[in-house]
Amino acid sequence: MLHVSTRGEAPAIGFTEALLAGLARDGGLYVPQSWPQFTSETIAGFAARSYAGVAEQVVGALTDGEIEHPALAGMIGDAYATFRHPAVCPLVQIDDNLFVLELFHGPTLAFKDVAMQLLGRLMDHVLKSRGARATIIGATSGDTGSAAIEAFRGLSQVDVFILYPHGRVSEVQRRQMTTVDAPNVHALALEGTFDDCQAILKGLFNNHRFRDELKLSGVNSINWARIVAQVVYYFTAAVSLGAPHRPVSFTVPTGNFGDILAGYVAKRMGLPVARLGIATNTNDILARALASGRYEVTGVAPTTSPSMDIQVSSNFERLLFEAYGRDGAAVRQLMASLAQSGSFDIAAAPLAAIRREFTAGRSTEAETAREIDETWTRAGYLLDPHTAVGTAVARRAHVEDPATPMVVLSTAHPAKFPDAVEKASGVRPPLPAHLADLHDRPERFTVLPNDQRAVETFVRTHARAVRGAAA
Ligand SMILES: Cc1ncc(COP(=O)(O)O)c(C=O)c1O
Ligand SMILES: N[C@@H](CCOP(=O)(O)O)C(=O)O
Repeated sequence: MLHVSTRGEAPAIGFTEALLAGLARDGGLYVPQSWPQFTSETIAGFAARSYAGVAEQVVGALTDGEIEHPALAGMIGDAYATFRHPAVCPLVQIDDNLFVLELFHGPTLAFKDVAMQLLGRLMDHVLKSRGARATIIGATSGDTGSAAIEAFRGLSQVDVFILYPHGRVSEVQRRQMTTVDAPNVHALALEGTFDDCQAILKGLFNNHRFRDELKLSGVNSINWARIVAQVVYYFTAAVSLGAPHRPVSFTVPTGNFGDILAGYVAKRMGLPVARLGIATNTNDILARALASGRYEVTGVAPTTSPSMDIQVSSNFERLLFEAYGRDGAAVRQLMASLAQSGSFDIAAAPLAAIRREFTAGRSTEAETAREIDETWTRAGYLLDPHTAVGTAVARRAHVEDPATPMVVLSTAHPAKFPDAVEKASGVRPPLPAHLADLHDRPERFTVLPNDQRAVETFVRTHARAVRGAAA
């Protein structure tokens, strides 16, 4: 199966090439040329399978045999053996027909591990089979970075450079990135916002000379393989609530739009999804865009759900590509307008198409804190602030269709954000045992100005791929 760029100008490539490329050379994002389909019988059969078993089928369909089966099954098995829960991504009921899908049982306590544990193994496998090296660059608002560092640390084929916004991630998130003592890992604190980190990341990929010289690869959700791995848990959750015999709704705490896009992909593959709800914090560009049709970047406000403090939501481009009937020229125009003026207008027909598939809502800081407190008081369940944004928005939507099970993706463990959780609920969640000494570990990071050149210089100086050495 070939993968095409959302901007229509890069050559179509297979899964393995898309995995290594990250961003397409025309600046766009890869998507498969067509969506693989599962019948109702196949989906019903998932009920009898383990998480890894379902992953083998879903990832197998989306990679179309490019990674040979025994190797893929082995990598999937190893990836999910790192999770602390036997179900990998368990469902917990917190109210009538309202569930949270706990995606935080991996090594770094956020949903990013679900994809990153597999992505690290896939990349290592492909690079080793080619005798190649790569320089991985990631931009993070806190969770992608720690998950990537955990997945790639110590690997001989890669160097990892993670850009995070200086002073805008939680202390636990920062320490998860800065206390890893591996020579191939570099935590870079950028003097800017997450959007600045992501803009520099894209700038590095769009500098083709630098990209080729350093053999750049990406681990953000601009990398199609990330989305592929995230599709799996929509199937496992829906099937355990009765799909395909009844539809299930999802609400997703959203920033870069990768996690919810995976739900849309599951739906396109045949999963009966009633509603896909986008939940944002006060950085609500997506909720505003769905309401008005105008996608307009404003300043980013720091919140208690910092991983969602995002305005330029990279995977929304993939949805626009679908909504515009896969017209790469139209997407190029929208993205040019975004780059020039910080905004674009979605035309009437694509906007209607988006509204048919998605709803959107926002949760203010006060609403999020109240949601944490009330869910703790009523259900004895401690939400992290990102998940609380999701459940606050989901409760409003659920009232309109209470008979359909509503699943909120729980994207992080509350212990990643202990200050916000304690302030809201009076309860300070402890870190799990494997991270209990996190606050005693020495930190190592480099502060860099918000300047692409400065990042290029740092990466060129520290990447082993450029020197051809494995030292
Ligand atoms: C804890 C948490 N929740 C939600 C999100 C938003 O997910 P996405 O960027 O895929 O929309 C993120 C960041 O990606 C996150 O780290
Ligand atoms: N919230 C994310 C932002 C990057 O998202 P990604 O899914 O595109 O990697 C983070 O925690 O870094």
